[in-house]
Amino acid sequence: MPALHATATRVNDDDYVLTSTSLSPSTTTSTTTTTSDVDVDVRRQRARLTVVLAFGAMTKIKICGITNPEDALACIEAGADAIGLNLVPTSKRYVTPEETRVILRAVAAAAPKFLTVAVVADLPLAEMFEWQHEFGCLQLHGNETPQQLLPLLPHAYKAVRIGDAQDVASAANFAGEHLLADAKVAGTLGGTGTIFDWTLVRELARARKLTLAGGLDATNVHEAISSVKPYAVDVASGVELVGNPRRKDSARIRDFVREVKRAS
Ligand SMILES: O=C(O)c1ccccc1N[C@@H]1O[C@H](COP(=O)(O)O)[C@@H](O)[C@H]1O
Repeated sequence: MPALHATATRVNDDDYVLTSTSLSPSTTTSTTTTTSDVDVDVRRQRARLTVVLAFGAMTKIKICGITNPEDALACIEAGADAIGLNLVPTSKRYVTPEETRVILRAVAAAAPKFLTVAVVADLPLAEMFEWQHEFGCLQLHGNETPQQLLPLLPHAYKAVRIGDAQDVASAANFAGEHLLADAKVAGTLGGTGTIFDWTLVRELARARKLTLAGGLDATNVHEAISSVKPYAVDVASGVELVGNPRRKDSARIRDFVREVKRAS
């Protein structure tokens, strides 16, 4: 029987579509296979594959702090689901509006439906609306209130800093389907490469589409996913070239993606 090689592509947050199939000769010799036999086999295998994909959705991957088109394309190539660009001026990973548009254009040309996220902190509402037109989604990583998030829904979510159970309780005040949980580190907004006590957000991950962030890398993401079972994982410093927060390491990105797949 011929083997079916299929490629499945995510078309939105939850759905997959079979985008290409090809047939290769079987290792067992079968000279009597007819075209209609092949068609039937292909249809059966496609049906099975669709079922597997529908029930085996993987933890989604967002790679954050992208500062240039090359790193953006490396993320897409490695199988990430989204990238984040940091529009917080105090960040080591800050990108100017001009740099931002160069990166967004490169992504749109390579993968028009790929999700891009703007990481912002304490911007006026009008500016957040402007960025929402250019990105797929906003990540509010400052000290925004639950009320400030409301007019931006559904294409925005709050990043909450988790240090204790009280922080988890406060997170519930933010509306919307999604939340991101990052480590709470005094005097910083995020991107610190610090992990937090994952057991604190296990319940939250049952109630919301939770993106787990904070100090993740290829060495700990498997354990993090097993512990929290989040909707998505997010990494900035854990896939960078050591000592250079403005460049990603494509080997570290690939290792990270492989470990997420192994855990999912
Ligand atoms: O990356 C930054 O410099 C940053 C600055 C201000 C707010 C958020 C920031 N990064 C976000 O922090 C988390 C975790 O990053 P890391 O993996 O621990 O380095 C991630 O969501 C980044 O988007």
